[in-house]
Formats: sequence, C-alpha cells, structure tokens
Amino acid sequence: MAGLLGLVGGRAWSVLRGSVSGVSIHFLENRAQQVRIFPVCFCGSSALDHILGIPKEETKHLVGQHPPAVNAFPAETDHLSCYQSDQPENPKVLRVAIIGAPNAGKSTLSNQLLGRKVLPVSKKVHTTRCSAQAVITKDNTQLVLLDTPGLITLAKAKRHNLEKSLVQDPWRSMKSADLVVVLVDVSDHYTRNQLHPQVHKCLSTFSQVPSILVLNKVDLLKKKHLLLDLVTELTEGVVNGKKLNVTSQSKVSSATPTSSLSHESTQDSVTSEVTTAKSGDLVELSSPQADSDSHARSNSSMEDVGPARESTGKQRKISKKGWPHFQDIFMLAAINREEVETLKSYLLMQAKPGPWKFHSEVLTNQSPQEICDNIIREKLLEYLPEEVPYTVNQQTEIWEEGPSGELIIMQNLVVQKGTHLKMLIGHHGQLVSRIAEEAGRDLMNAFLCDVHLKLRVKLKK
Ligand SMILES: Nc1nc2c(ncn2[C@@H]2O[C@H](COP(=O)(O)OP(=O)(O)OP(=O)(O)O)[C@@H](O)[C@H]2O)c(=O)[nH]1
Repeated sequence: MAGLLGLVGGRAWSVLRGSVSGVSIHFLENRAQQVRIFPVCFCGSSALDHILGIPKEETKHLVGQHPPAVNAFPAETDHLSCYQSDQPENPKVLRVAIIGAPNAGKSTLSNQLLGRKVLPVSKKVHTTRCSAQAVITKDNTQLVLLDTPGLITLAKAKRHNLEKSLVQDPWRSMKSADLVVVLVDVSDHYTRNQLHPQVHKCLSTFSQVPSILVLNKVDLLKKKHLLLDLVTELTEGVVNGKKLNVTSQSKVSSATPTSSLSHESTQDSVTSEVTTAKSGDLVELSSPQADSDSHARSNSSMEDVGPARESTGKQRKISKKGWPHFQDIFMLAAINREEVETLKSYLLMQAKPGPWKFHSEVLTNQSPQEICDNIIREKLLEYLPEEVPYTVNQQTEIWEEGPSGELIIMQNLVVQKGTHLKMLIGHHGQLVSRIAEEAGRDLMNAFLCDVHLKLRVKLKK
C-alpha cells in the first residue's frame, strides 16, 4: 500500500507515530488549530488511534456503541418527539448539511455516522428523493444530519421528470445548517477534480456557513498520493485561511528532475512531505520502501492569506473548480465505520450551546413507513435495470403489530408494463422474494424487532 500524506501548517506541532499494514505514519498535530487534514484512509485501528490521540481500547469502545432502534409504531414515535422533557443541563447542538454530487456517498456516510441504517443507499443516482434528518445524541450533544438528494439543476430535474424536492431540498438544508459537509467521490475520475457546479453554487450562496471537505471512497483509490493533488484542486490551494503551495517531484534517482504529481504515478511506494513555510515543520508519511530509488515527493508550504471566513458571499473569491474556504479536510471511506468515527468525534466537538431538536432516543425524522418505502426502493434500484425502478409505485396495505410483537407489513409494487411485471417477479418469483428478504433484514436492523414483509407485484390498471 502506498503511504501518504500528512499535513500541514501552523507552528506548534507534536508528532504522533503509528504503523498500519507496514506503512509508517507520522502525523503532526496542529496545536494552533490552523489547518488540518485528517488522513483517515488507512485500514486498521492504529492509525485512527494515533490521529485521534486516544488509546486503541477507547476507539473499540466508541465503535461498539449501539444506537437506539427506530420505533416502528408511530404513536410511540410521536411521544418521543416531545423532546422538551429530555433536554440535558447544558445542551449542545450542531445541524450538519451533507451535500455532494449524486452517488457521492452521502447516505452511506449518514448511516455510518448514525451507526444504524435508516437511509437508503444504492449504486444508482438519485436514491435519496427528499431530505431526511438523522439524529445522533451523545452525552449532552446532539448532531442533526441533514441528508440531501444529490445536487442537480432545475433543467435536469425537468428533463428527467424528477421531483422538485431533488432540486429544492439541498438548498433548504443549507439554510438551516451550522456546518456543511461537502462530499466528493475520489474514485470518480471524471468528476473528482472539481466541485460539482451546484455544490459550488450552494457554497457561494451560503458562504457564511462553515464548511469542511470530505474526500470519500478513498478505499477505491489505488494511488493514494493523488489525494494531495485533489485537496489542492478542490480547495484552490487554501484551507482555513492558509495558502497551501504544493510542488511535487517524482524521483527515479536522486539526480532525476522533478515532475508533477497531478499525473497518476505508476509507482507504488510514495513519500509525501508537507512543510510549513514559516516553521519548516515536517509531516512525513512513508511506505517501508520510502528510501528506495523510486519515489515521489510533495512539498507543501503555507502562508497566511487573511481570515479564514468572511461575513458575506460578496466578499468571497468565486472560483470555478474549488472552494478556498473549507475549514478542515477529511479523507475516508464512508463504508468504514472506524474511519467515520474520526469525523463523528470532530463533528461532536463543533457543536455549540443550544437546545436539542429531538428526544435523545429519536434516530430520524422519517416515519417508519418512509424508512420502509425507502429501503424497498433501494432494493428495486439495486436489482431492476435502468429506468424501471423509478417507475414502480409503492403502496402499503398493511402495517400492524403481530401477536408476538412482530411488525407485519404488506406492500404492493405497482408497475406500468407487463414486461416490468415479469422482470420484478423474476424466475419462479425469485427476484421479488429476494427483495422482500433483504429489505426485511434491513428493517429488522432499523426497528430491532421481527419483521414479516410481504411484497405483491401488480400491473397498473
Ligand atoms: N467502495 C466504497 N463505496 C462507497 C463508499 N461510500 C459509498 N459507497 C457506495 O456508493 C454508492 C452510492 O452511495 P449513496 O450513499 O447511495 O450515495 P448518495 O450520495 O446518497 O446518492 P444519491 O442519493 O443518489 O445522491 C453505493 O453503492 C455505496 O455503497 C465508500 O467509502 N467506499
């Protein structure tokens, strides 16, 4: 595995060392809280432990914590929403809008932060059709995650006959957010080098809201050293008011001239160095072969470029590719629970004094029926080709508690064409049974009770 990257500017650093899968990591902690990049893209817990500065056992404890179940029966859910009685003494709160291009991994990240799957996830775009809130409560702090549909333009929504919520909801979420998480899929060669135009528009419009950049799907990126280039491009070379000057050298031998890291290197072993312009402090993350003849090198220096945040959008420099006002950068795989714990700890620390929005046992503002519809829809998106899943109409006929406390659900899946009917039923009913089985399992995990889910496929009359 190629070792990479550290970070970053400021004066008072302390060095933490770790070793993950044979990759030695030197991570500098910036005590001045100026610019931080959290390279949580390493498998294994020791890197995380060192980055967090907490012992291994403590991380395990965090990961092992189980969030409460979603209540499957609405009357009780209503009761929980009387949150006033549940306020702690000094409540803190942070509303976090998670925005990004379609399929960037927004719902995956929200589910992982929550520790329970309540939002649908699929390989197809536009899985999330309207904003949903996921609620994390820890001690006296509440995080409200605003999971939004992938950002699209009004023209595109009209062209593909998509609901208005897909266009409007991300903007609504931004309005109420205390912090914006911008998610970028680094495995997508076509889109990763610049922010989605709609993301950029959102950031520019709500420039007073602090934002962080999260590079996601790092597990799919073979050449981890590219992350440094992506950070530079997506931040316009400025993070938290500090300029990041990155120059790269690929050395075949010590005498070989420099070349840019913006081209994907074929080398597997990489050493990256990031220095601060003023102090010359150094972060070095290196693979075991770092001293071999073949390695790439990045030098990054930082200098003050004024306050990290200005009060209005007008004062902000508008650029097309990146956003120079992110306050912090994370690199992770949202599918990896341990890596997401680092981000969660960070978000909890950003919370400000304020009343909680939900009872501590509420996990989401979605109704149990909405969760069920979304989970079934997720399976339709997964198993039906192209546009077919988008045309299936879901109608819940039965939602009741069985004699042993199990949840009994019966849902009709109404399709438009005979061919779609055959497709969804599958050979000897195999496909629809599989969908019911998988959705039922997810619902059990969300509601923490037995779920008997029956799906009936019908042709629209
Ligand atoms: N390998 C890998 N896959 C990921 C990661 N995060 C998300 N995915 C996958 O990416 C796909 C899209 O994830 P979603 O969470 O549905 O993405 P989204 O941004 O909510 O999508 P929309 O609702 O369409 O905007 C799914 O197949 C996920 O399993 C990751 O860190 N690594």
